[in-house]
Amino acid sequence: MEIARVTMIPPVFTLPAPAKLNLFLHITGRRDDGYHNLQTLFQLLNIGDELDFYTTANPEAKVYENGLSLSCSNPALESKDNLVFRAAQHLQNQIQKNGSNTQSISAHIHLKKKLPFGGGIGGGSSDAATTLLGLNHLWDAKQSEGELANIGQQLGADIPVFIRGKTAFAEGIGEKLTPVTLEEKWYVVIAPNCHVSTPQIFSHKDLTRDTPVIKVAASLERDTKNDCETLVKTLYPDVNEALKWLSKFGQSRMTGTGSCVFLPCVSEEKAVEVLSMKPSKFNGFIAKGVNQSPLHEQLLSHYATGV
Ligand SMILES: C[C@](O)(CO)[C@H](O)COP(=O)(O)OP(=O)(O)OC[C@H]1O[C@@H](n2ccc(N)nc2=O)[C@H](O)[C@@H]1O
Ligand SMILES: Nc1ncnc2c1ncn2[C@@H]1O[C@H](COP(=O)(O)OP(=O)(O)OP(=O)(O)O)[C@@H](O)[C@H]1O
Repeated sequence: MEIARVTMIPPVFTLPAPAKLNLFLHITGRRDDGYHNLQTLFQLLNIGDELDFYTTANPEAKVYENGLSLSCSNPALESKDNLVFRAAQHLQNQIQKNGSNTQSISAHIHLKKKLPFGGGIGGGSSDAATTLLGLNHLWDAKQSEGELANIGQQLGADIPVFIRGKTAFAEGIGEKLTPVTLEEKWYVVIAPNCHVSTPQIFSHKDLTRDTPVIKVAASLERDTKNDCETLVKTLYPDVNEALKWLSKFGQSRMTGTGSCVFLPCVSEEKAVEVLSMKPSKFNGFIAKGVNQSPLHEQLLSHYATGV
């Protein structure tokens, strides 16, 4: 009964969870806790997953606990490990700890998964950020962006940039953010048919970890690289092949720890043209780089209209 009731009711709102590219990724050292200090340029994209928010949890859902439930268009991701569910639990705990708003603290979230996962384009991290911002809005929890970014950081190094919602230069483990305004280019993104494990790459003995620290301004001007690329190409031949193919059209690079690779293009037409030549063995898409997250654009209009 409950399933029917929840699925028939329209969501209170639907929010995007945009993807990102790491335009470069320098690893500058390793911390005592095993995490790495890095410098990276996060480019937000205009496409991503989508999350539907409902005020009532669904106890019949495969993923349900303590007034929170999750469903997903990809059943493989319907688990309590999903970053959406974990982010919701963290926010719920935080609010209960603060002792505020103890009444309306239930929710069901439906995740419409569109991005490839294990692709270095931030899918899970962005879903978690959208969950935190969306539930903060749904529950009127009044947590600041800084508080939400702190909760997010406990779940993943890539989450704070999606909470802040601005294309940014990042340092630390990825949480120290300096927003930058970039030319909004189009990108061809190729997703090889493999998932790369981020912990595997960061713990590998052959990873380059000694790139000199640079200044934010220099990062926009000088030669940069992705320190994970050589290693990932060796371990994952599909990534090597995808990069080789895309590099025929211009300077191409891997994002994050892979597996996706990307090519900046001067126009949407050029990006469409390159994508149309893609061998069928790869998946791929085109996206526009944006300086402000589509999530934040939408939240601003929600607040403005009170919807
Ligand atoms: C490679 C990037 O995608 C670049 O944006 C991120 O640094 C990875 O961010 P993420 O997927 O949110 O990473 P987390 O879920 O926090 O960590 C996954 C694993 O990557 C390693 N990790 C991650 C980030 C970082 N700065 N140093 C690390 O060593 C850690 O071993 C950790 O166990
Ligand atoms: N909401 C989610 N979407 C995708 N994967 C998730 C999600 N929640 C948990 N995961 C798990 O996280 C793993 C990594 O997926 P994700 O898409 O976040 O990686 P990624 O693109 O490499 O991310 P990043 O660029 O942040 O390193 C998946 O294999 C999956 O098991």
